Amino acid sequence: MSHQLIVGPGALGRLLALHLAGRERVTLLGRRPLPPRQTLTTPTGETRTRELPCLTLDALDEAVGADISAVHFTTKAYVAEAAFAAVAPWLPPDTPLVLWQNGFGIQATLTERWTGPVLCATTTEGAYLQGDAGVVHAGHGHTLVGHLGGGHDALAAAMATRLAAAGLSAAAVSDIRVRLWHKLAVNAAINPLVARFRIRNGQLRDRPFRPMVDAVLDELAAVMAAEGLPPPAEGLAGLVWAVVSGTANNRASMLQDVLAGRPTEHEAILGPLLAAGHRHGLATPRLADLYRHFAER
Ligand SMILES: NC(=O)C1=CN([C@@H]2O[C@H](COP(=O)(O)OP(=O)(O)OC[C@H]3O[C@@H](n4cnc5c(N)ncnc54)[C@H](OP(=O)(O)O)[C@@H]3O)[C@@H](O)[C@H]2O)C=CC1
Ligand SMILES: CC(C)(CO)C(=O)C(=O)O
Repeated sequence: MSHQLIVGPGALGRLLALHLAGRERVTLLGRRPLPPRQTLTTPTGETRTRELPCLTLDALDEAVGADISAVHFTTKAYVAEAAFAAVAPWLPPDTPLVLWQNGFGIQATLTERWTGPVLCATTTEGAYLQGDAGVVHAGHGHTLVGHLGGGHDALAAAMATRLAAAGLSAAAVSDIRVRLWHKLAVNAAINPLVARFRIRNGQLRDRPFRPMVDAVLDELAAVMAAEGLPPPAEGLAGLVWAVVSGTANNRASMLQDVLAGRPTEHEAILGPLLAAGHRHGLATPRLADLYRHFAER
């Protein structure tokens, strides 16, 4: 039976674990102990409780590592590299990794650094924590998975099949880099503004916020074009406004982080855009201003 290790037992990690656990061995790995009885509340309000092994990083050794079929990293982007550094020494060098972070940074770093295959996943599933023993699946989404270099098709297809069999809609793609950038652009257009002004996503449609989104969209479109990234089928603005409407009542993840006094993922989301703008000699004053706001928090 395959054994999936999920590093980062937060909202997304527990959502994944509680779906996969019915079909295969799953272990959660975090930096502090969690109760083994974990409850998933589904989008329709039903609850499912399972016993899941929840290890802490100090329990890792070669014996644990040798038994693992794939490692999913579901930490926030800003700790993914540290989590990888703690886990990697105990893994056989060909162990597949799956990176679930938003943004674009850790994906390229670990694809280059890890000796085995690294898949990247981008998901529109929505989940939030309910204490240390529960997770709420707020809304169904879709997950895309693939290798940054476009290879490892069979591995990506098998991972998508495994997720879909566990009840999480998923597909393998050969252009995950483009897909990650599309999600990054959506996150960059919504998250920093709603977190800065402490508003729900839907309020971006109204004044004074709408022109701010339009100005950010202009910078995003210019950076993506300069990077040679094709726009999404509905156009970047079309996608962003559709997500704003579809999530109108949401408090976006960056706003939730701000309200809870946690660090934000601004580096992973805005950092690559600023770097790309700089590489191509493009002015990105709105993105730079938003970055500064969160960097100085
Ligand atoms: N939640 C969602 O619906 C979605 C999330 N994402 C992305 O997924 C990623 C994870 O998000 P989310 O699950 O919401 O975040 P959470 O903060 O809920 O979970 C992160 C988890 O990582 C743990 N952690 C922190 N440092 C380490 C470490 N060094 N080693 C192991 N575990 C560690 C945290 O533990 P502790 O409790 O001790 O801090 C926590 O359990 C983010 O990049 C996010 O943008 C993408 C789409 C949807
Ligand atoms: C798309 C968006 C902004 C929806 O809230 C999101 O992914 C987030 O909250 O991080």
